[in-house]
Amino acid sequence: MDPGVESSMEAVRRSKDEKKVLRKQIKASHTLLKHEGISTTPQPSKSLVVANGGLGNGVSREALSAALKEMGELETLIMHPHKPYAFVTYRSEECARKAHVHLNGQKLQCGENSVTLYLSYVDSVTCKEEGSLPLPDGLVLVEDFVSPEEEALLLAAIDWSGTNDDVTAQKALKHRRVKHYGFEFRYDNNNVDKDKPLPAGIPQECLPVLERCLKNKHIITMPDQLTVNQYESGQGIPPHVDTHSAFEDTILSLSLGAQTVMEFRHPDGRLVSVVLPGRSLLVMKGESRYLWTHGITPRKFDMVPACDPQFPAHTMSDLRTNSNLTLSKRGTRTSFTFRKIRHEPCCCAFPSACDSQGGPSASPPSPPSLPSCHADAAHLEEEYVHRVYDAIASHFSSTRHTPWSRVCDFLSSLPPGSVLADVGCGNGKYLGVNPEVIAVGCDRSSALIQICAERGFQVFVSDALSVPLRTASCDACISIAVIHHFSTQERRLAAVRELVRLLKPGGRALIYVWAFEQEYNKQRSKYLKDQNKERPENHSPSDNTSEDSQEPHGKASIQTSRCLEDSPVDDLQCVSKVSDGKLSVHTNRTAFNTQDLLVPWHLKDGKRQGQEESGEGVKKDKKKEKSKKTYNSITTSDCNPDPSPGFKTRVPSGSGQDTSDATHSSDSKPSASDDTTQTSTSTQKSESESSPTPVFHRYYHVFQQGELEQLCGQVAGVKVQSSYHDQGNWCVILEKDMHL
Ligand SMILES: O=C(O)CCC(=O)C(=O)O
Ligand SMILES: [Fe+2]
Ligand SMILES: [Zn+2]
Repeated sequence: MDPGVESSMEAVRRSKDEKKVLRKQIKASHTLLKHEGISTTPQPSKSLVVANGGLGNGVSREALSAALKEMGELETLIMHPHKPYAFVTYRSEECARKAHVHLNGQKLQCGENSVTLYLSYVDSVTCKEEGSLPLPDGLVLVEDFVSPEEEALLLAAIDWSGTNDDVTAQKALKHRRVKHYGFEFRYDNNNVDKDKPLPAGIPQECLPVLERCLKNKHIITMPDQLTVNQYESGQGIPPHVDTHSAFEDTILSLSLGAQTVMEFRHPDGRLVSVVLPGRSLLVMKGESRYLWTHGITPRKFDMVPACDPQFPAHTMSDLRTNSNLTLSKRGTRTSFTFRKIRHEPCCCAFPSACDSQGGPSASPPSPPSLPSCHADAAHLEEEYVHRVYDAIASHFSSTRHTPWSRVCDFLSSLPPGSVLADVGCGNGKYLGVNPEVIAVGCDRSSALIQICAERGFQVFVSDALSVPLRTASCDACISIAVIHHFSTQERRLAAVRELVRLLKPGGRALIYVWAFEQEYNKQRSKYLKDQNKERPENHSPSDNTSEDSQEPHGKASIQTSRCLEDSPVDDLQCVSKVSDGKLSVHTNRTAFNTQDLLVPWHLKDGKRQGQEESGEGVKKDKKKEKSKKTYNSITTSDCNPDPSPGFKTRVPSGSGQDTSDATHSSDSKPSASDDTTQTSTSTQKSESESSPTPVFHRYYHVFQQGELEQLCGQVAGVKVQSSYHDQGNWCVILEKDMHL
């Protein structure tokens, strides 16, 4: 080809590429403005927002910082947790310009993850850093407590070969392996047999360390019990308080090997995440030992404060608000927990958490309150929706199989080739109903999304308030049993708005929410009818609501189509009987007496997500790797900043699923006790005395008649086409205006 022609073609191609980058950059700016309130400016400045370069995109601080530093010296780099963008400020505008020219539209490789960065100038950066939270009272972290040589010596002192199982009570638990010295800690009764010391006492290699602890006044008497826990990446220990009656006040935990993050929770909801570096000593005394739970979330990455000389390193922080974070890959961690056996009942100052003083069963953890601001709402949903769905995902999914018939009717009515988004798709039970449509699903729960991906569906992790799909890209959307998990009216409205945004003009959305009215037109819903499945309180709990319970069953279902005009929308009064501002825990299969409540989920034996993960080991992990790709490829799409973390570093969780829950059969056995041990005061997961089956609580706002229509009526550009009651759910079909 004539070189002249060739070079002009090249020029055309280049300018096409440039245009494409520009288009995407503008789009990214719009998305940032719309979803995050960040305004960009065409005027060059020292600061840039880097769309797609956030922790929420799976980008590590190290990778981004390295790419940015090639363009010049940085003043600050701010990465908020879970956000799909980062802010960088260069020392000079010159460097910022250079970064803008050279990095805009460029791919950044981060592990197996690749993202395309879009950079725009900003006048100011939002630094939401609210400072670190103080450590729980009585908690001390001593870094570099042992030398690398001592560390090696201590690790070598533990023989995991299994030949001395009896002397050290070695156990392979589902989430980790443990060995006990001195006395065995029994996970069945969360206590120790005080008159049955183990043949193996504390290994003598530990003595120099313990003597140093005495000398430094971390302890006043020599411990006589040691538990060695070994965690592989992805493993953890559930939140718990070490049983008061078993051990004296001070508990020492020496961390060896890889670093991890331990979460401390106060019964009032305060959460403090503490980074435990290898070779550090954690000393738990007083309130931190008796009242706060401690636990390690099973995951493969932690979000930790960045170790950058420009930013002082934090050993603890509220990771929700700290913007100076990076990802840290977990490795094998071995901890030595030294404790002193208690021989008298505990008489601590924390009776609510003290088994010697009638608690914790006597006074269960205080339930959360209804949120009064956006941050509280997000926090409540994180704890009482997202974390729960991730924890129960596997069990939950096993109870979700039959698609509801009226949802199927809606799906079947879509013309072939329609694009459908199922926002809050759970285990994907609606994604394959109409094979003629192009269905994509998303959910906040990465565990549920993983299940969908394994089933071959096109899915991605996303919050329902910010779905990374183009405006007007869908012919239809469904939101089945999702919006009732948002805890304020504003957030429920925002969820409807987001669905409508996705619709093409003329597109339709079907929304189902759980109804306050479980008895409608004189007929009780199946949820109530299955009351006899309920068993008395202290028997094996069987009160998960059944999928079938709310399943509309053909003829039996009561379907009363209502028009918006019929609804008593004018004077809806919120039925919120929240005594002392606390949310009440609903008794399953009874009528609702309040609109905002916590619904218990009794986890069936062996069905917790994490248990399966480590139980099946490598095989399962491989499966996961495979499925991860499926959704990463969507979540890391380079067309706009993706608000959903496509990587699985923490436990986010599902924006919810079905209004109905799973039948917990009365013959279910107690769950494996290894990891739900000890005195749990966690508000989230409680062990009952009679059954160690973990109970999780999900937040719901059940809708009153007319409320859903009223909510949708506030969204511009959409009409309620029909609305009806379907076996304990309020349902609407919306249609987006044609002229939009
Ligand atoms: O691994 C750790 O540091 C803590 C272990 C622990 O909490 C326990 O065994 O009770
Ligand atoms: Fe513990
Ligand atoms: Zn006590």
